[in-house]
Amino acid sequence: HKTIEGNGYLYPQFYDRTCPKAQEIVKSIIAKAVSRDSRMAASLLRLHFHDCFVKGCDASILLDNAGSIISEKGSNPNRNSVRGIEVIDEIKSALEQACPQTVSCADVMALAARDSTVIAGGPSWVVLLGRRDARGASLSGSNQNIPAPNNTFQTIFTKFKLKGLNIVDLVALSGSHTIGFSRCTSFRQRLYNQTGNAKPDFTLDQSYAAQLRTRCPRSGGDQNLFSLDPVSPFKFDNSYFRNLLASKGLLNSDEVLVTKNQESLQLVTQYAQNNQLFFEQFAKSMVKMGNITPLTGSMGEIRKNCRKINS
Ligand code: HEM
Ligand SMILES: [Ca+2]
Repeated sequence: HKTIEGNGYLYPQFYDRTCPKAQEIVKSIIAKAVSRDSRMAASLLRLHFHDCFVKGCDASILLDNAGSIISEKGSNPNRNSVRGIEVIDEIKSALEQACPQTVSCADVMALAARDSTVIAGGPSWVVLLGRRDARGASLSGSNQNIPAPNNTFQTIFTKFKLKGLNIVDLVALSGSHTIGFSRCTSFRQRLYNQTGNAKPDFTLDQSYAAQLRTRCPRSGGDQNLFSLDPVSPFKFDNSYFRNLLASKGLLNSDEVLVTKNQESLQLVTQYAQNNQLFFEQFAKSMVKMGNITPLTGSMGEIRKNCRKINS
């Protein structure tokens, strides 16, 4: 058996000989974590996205401030928002017990994203493995590369294209918003001052908007939580796309998928009608996102503790 080293490719059997229990360990801890806190599936899925869009899927998001490292945890998309890092820590310490310094933190997040999707009722896929962990973080990359909820369609699409993802990936992966929550502060602008002239976003269903205003006032309540998919907030299904067609997308970045681009509207319509089509594309796009510039071979390292680089 020959190992492939440093050629940039990931493959599913990477830990088959060195840590055969790795996938089981990850799965069982995710199951426990989600039974304690059902939102955790969403939070772990998002963590992988916020890692991969910054320097690739290299666990840069997990590093704490230390020495010359400025943590990505303080970026606009992550601050007061990113969750699930303690679960990654718990998985990592179990893996260090079973097979010391073998399984990367970046691979743990890729497996966690898949297992979380499955546990929430979504599709499964084979996770490609062999990513290694970065020895640095990028706060500026985290601020610049991760799309913001008030970005235009064009800006969001450009940020995906810069990561090698296309419009099909953008729409399918946005379907992640079928689970999980958003803070009031991430969409308040739509309720009161969408265009800067003190007018709400009139493309948002007006009774839904009125309902949102009750717990997301003009000022205060910034951290109040709202389900991204009020129909089935913990179930991974295609109701997110049906909400969009009913003008009930929570974030502006959700709504632009149906109001700003014909191709993306067409994809939303297809996924709203065909859950299986959505599931199949979501799985493909997750594999593609998981392949964003991984460190392989002798690049980077296998961290002992996901929060800090090995000394
Ligand atoms: C297309 C551009 C995207 C934008 C602008 C965006 C923006 C956001 C925002 C603002 C929130 C709420 C954060 C908060 O208020 O604390 C959120 C939550 C979430 N996002 Fe996205 N997102 C995008 C794409 C994605 C993708 C590609 C994924 C996964 C592959 C994803 C997964 C999630 C999940 C699961 C949540 C809920 C997290 C939780 O409840 O802890 N999003 N997103
Ligand atoms: Ca990263």
